[in-house]
This record gives sequence, C-alpha cells and structure tokens, in this order.
Amino acid sequence: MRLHRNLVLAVIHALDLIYNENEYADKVVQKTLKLDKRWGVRDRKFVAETIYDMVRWKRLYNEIAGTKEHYSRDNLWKNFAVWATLKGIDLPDWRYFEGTPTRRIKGKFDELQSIRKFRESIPDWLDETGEAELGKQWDVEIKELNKQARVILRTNTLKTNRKELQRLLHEEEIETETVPSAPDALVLVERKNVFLSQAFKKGLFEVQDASSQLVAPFLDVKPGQKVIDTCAGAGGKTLHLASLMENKGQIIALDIHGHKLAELKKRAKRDGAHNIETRTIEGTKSIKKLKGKADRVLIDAPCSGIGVLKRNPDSKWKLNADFIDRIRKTQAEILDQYASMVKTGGKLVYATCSILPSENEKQVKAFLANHKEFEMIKDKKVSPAASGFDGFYMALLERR
Ligand SMILES: C[S@@+](CC[C@H](N)C(=O)[O-])C[C@H]1O[C@@H](n2cnc3c(N)ncnc32)[C@H](O)[C@@H]1O
Repeated sequence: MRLHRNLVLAVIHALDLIYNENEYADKVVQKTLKLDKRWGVRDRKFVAETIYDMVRWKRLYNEIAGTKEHYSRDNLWKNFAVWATLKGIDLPDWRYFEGTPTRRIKGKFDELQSIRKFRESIPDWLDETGEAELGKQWDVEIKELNKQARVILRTNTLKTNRKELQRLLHEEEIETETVPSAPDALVLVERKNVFLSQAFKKGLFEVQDASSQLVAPFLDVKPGQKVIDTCAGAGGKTLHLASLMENKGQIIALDIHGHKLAELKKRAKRDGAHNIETRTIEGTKSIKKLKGKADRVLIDAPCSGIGVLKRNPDSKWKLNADFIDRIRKTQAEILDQYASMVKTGGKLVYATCSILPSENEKQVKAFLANHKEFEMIKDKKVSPAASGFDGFYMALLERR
C-alpha cells in the first residue's frame, strides 16, 4: 500500500481532535469524510479505518512509540509510523518519518504481547475490572472486542422480507449474507455506506447488530398489546418491537432525552411504524401514570457499553471506573421504578450491551430478592467471542 499525504494529514488532524479536544471518534470520522469530495471509496475506507485503528490501539502504540499521553503533532506522527510499520507499509521519505526505528517498533510489539493491558490496548482499570468479573473468559472477550465490527442490517418486516431485501440490495451492488442466529438480519460482505442506498431511504432496513436484534423477540410481544419501551433512545429496539407487533397495539417509547426520541420519530416515519408514541420522562409523574398498565416492558438500560467496544473503540479511553459505579446505581434504580409499569401476568425484559455480571445477572438477582412479585423465566448472555457479534445480556421476568 502507498501512503497518500493528504489522506494521512486528514487522519493526523482527526486524531488531534479526538485525543486533544476530546471529540467523539464517530463524529470526527463523519466530519473528516466530508473534507474532500474528490476522495473515492478506497480513500474514504483508508481514512475511516485508520482513524478507528489508531484509536483502538492507542495505548499499545503509545507504549511502542514512547509517546506516553502527550499528543503533540510530532507524537501523533510517531504513533502513525508505528501503525504503518506494523501494517508492513513502506514509509515514504517524508520528514515526519525520518529516523523511524522500524526494527525497534517490531521488537517492542513482540515484547508487549505477553502483557494483556498493552497487547489488547486497554486502560489498567478496565483490565482489572474485566479480569475480576470474568476471570479467564476476559482474555477471549477483549480480544474479540478489539476486532472491527461488521455492518449488520435488520430487515423491516413491516415493508419487506429478508429475501426480497437481499435481492434489492444486490441490485444496488450491496452484497449481503444471512445470519443464522437472527432471522431478520443480513451482514454486509464488504463495508459500504448503506445509508445512501434507495433501500434505506425507503425504510426497508435499519442498521442494528445481530445481538441487539435478539432483544425485542425476547420480550415475547404479540400484535395488539400495550408495550412500554422505557429507555428507547433513538429507537433501535422500539422499531423492531413495532415490526414484531405488525403495527398493531400500542408502544409508548420513553427516554430522558427528548432529542433521541425526536430521532426515533423520524426513523418510525421512514419505516412505516405507526403504533409508537414518544414521551420524554420529566420526573416520576410520567412513570406513576403508567403503573400496572403494560403487558410488556422493555428496560434497555444505560450501561458501560463494554459489549460494544468493537463499534466504539474510543469508549476505552472515555469510560472510567467511577462512571461504571454510577451507572450500576442508575440501573438498579431504573429496574426498581420501571418494573412497576408491568401489569399482573405481564412480562419485563432487562437488557444491557455490557458483558459484566455486575451490570447484568447480579442486577436482576438483587431486584428479584426485593420484588417477590416477579420471577425469572429465562436469561441469555451473548458472548462477543462465541457469537462474533456484540456482547449483550437479557433477562425475561414475569409479574405474578
Ligand atoms: C442503551 S441506550 C438505549 C438504546 C435504545 N433502546 C436502542 O435500541 O437504540 C439507554 C438509553 O437510556 C436512556 N436513559 C438514561 N437514563 C434513563 C432514565 N433514568 N430513564 C429512562 N431512560 C434513561 C439514555 O438516554 C439512552 O437513550
């Protein structure tokens, strides 16, 4: 591969924004890709993938390059030289690469393979938490979570079926394969910007990981029921629930952030999902009004997101142990309060995109100890390593 100066400069500028200005990697990638309209598909792929790669392997590259946590331009170039060297790319004779110790880089990389926090490029606290909660399993999970995420689509069965969607995408030169574990899912054979496709504009699919696609079916919804999605956000699961309910019945989508619900509304319109009402939570009043009203309640709780690190590699650097402590408290409170919306004989799913037992089965266990009116029907842990998709947890409870 030959390096093009303007593309590499764009990557370095993006890293400066992410590391020094604390901007989110996905937003910076979006912004960077708009910099030059003349860039072709391969240029865009290089820019996006290199930024994500550099962010993912930040700690490892810092350690190899000796750049520590200082991201001056010179140090960003040093980190980039490590990336290129480890990829086997011949460094051009640009002044930034003068004196790059190619052999030392490779030697240091080999040496660091025996220390997990460097090998997997994670902060100390995360390595300690992962090991304390998952033991030996942490080794394989974190390895998988450092891989690049594939693009997965969920067929919008309100408008089409998986076979037809696959055919229509093929006509737009987007090749896909089916996913055995998720009946409505298609995985892209090659990464593409699917949001530009006609199929997307017509609302024939949503982008949603295969593990995330297991959550709505876990709630066992039926057309005609009253369903409350308590942490609906921009509605990934709400829209799936609407499809499973064939647009019949009622879904109330709640969240504390109105702007996320506004996005949900836009998506619902595109998808032809007509049975969703959004309500911003502005205090306990909105919850009390819904007490004992729902056949089904989904709590897709805020969480550490450790199960989706392959999608958001910069959360490794933005998360911290205090945040996880706080989020565990929020999860316990949410579960305790929102479960009251389930009517007798109704069902509740508690789900997270974390793989830490302290956010998952331990939360459910503590809840059940205090709420004898609920019993567990089943739960499911989706391991990133075993599935190749995101890490998730879901528990189905019933109110007696
Ligand atoms: C895991 S995300 C939800 C993702 C969404 N269900 C989806 O499938 O796209 C968790 C959501 O919980 C919301 N949230 C945080 N605290 C909350 C609270 N106390 N009550 C309701 N929602 C809350 C966040 O704004 C966020 O949108």
